[in-house]
Amino acid sequence: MNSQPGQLLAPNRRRSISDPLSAALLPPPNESPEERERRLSAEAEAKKRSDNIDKMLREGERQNRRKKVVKVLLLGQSESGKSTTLKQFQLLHARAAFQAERIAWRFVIYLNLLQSVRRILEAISPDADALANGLDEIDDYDGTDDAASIIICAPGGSTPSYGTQVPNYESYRTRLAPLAELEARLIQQLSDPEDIGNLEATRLPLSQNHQAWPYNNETSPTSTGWGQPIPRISIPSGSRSSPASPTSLASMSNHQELTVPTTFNWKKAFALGKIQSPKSAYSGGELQGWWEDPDDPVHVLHRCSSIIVELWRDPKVTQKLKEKRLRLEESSGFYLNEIDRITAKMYIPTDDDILKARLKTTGVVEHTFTMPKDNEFRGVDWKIYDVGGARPQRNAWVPYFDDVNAIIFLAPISAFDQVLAEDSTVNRLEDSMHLWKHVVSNRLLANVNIILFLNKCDLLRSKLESGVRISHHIRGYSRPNDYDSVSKYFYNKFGAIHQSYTPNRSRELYIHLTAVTDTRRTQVIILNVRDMILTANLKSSSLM
Ligand SMILES: Nc1nc2c(ncn2[C@@H]2O[C@H](COP(=O)(O)OP(=O)(O)OP(=O)(O)O)[C@@H](O)[C@H]2O)c(=O)[nH]1
Ligand SMILES: [Mg+2]
Repeated sequence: MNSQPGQLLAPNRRRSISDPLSAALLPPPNESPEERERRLSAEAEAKKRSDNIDKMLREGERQNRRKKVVKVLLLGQSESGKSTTLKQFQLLHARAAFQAERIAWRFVIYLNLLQSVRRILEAISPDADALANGLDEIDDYDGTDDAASIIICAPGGSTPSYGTQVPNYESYRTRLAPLAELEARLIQQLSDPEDIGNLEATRLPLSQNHQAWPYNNETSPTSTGWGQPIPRISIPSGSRSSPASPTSLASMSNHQELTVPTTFNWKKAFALGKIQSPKSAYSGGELQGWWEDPDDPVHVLHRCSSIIVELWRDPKVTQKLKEKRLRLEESSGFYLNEIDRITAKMYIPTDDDILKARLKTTGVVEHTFTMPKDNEFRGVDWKIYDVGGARPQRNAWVPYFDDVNAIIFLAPISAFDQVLAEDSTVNRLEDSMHLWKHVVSNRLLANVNIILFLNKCDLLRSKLESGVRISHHIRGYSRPNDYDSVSKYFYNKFGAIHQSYTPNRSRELYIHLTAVTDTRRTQVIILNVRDMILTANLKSSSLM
């Protein structure tokens, strides 16, 4: 062994014989004095960097320990407006992230629009009428327990008359055929490509009753790329009022709404506004925008837009939808009033469009917002959990009850004449009241702040103004049929349930009449609610 300056490390070198890492770090055997100088200086520099990193990590840990976290759970039945409320929080506290996701929402909006067109075609189909005439009306539910007892179904019990025929039905169906392929394609693209073999949420069976879209052998694939039937989706049945049309009930039972698994980051995947089409020559970067990509969905929509407008404005179609009590304006029908804008080639969704876009949540999604530096609650992390509200999803809520600080419960009070998508024998308002009762009586939540949003007040108002009588749906309701009286009635009803069932009589309940798609009003409410929750929770945990 040569005698080199590096031999100063001889004791280590001896130890290194049995230590491969030390052996690897030993200086080269023939190290010159200059090389040694450079090595020692590099080692000193590396040590300094490593010490700095250690210091930063220790500081980070200290800060984390100091960090105040307030946890809020959004609860309520499916379509009550939980995810929309979360979007309002994002608009307030994470504007940049909201902006970054803007283009990705284009695909959901297109899909919502296609759902609306599909529902119209289904409603005006002569086959649907034939089927309806062969079925008994499902109209005899009479609630028996507490919350349910106020709900009754529409009086009468006679089968609604679906007299209007739409002579242009076949013509619409044929001319709108390209939308069928587009719908299947969009569903595929919104499904997790990593999860193709296990598509729980997006496995959408083909309707067996009738096909609104005119698939034919030439133009329409019969299976998706991975050998499943082409998935079909439907507008949420929330847009359908009770007494439900037997036709829609029958066909709805074979439809499911599109959901995207929480594991799939579709917003990131679509952030550039491109679809991931294998056929597309557009691989990003070369073109100015998606509108130059011939495979982008906008082109099919753009070509069909005038036919969609014609369909939506056809008086016979309007009459038919009315007869069938299909209120598309309560869900994605919103986009039908804006066809030219939505199907424009360079369409970029507005905040309002995104707030109205519907994508069902599965599982529980956590979002963290940090309070701005100029706020008195700076440094507080605000964790919001958005849950799936459909019945099969509700078991996932309970584990979050343990350490939650506040609950925002949403009850869509416009839904007094609607039924659940997952169980067409259950009135939506009745379901909301049951859920509310369970939440307010839960002992795990006895000390949790509860805020109630009586939501969809805009829809309640327009429904009442269009002549829907609340006394036809709620037994014993004898007040005027105007918005103020009805909303006050619900306000008192939900408040009384809390009073009767809460395990903590001193808990204050905060009730707001909301329309969470209305940004201006909702943000004022959210700011109030946010500060109230933060004050209450930080005080009680002596963190202020
Ligand atoms: N007009 C109107 N539409 C609303 C309101 N709140 C929510 N919506 C719409 O109702 C639909 C359903 O809202 P979501 O926020 O997705 O419902 P959710 O509670 O998250 O439903 P799940 O994810 O299935 O549990 C969306 O299209 C919303 O834009 C409201 O106050 N007024
Ligand atoms: Mg949701």
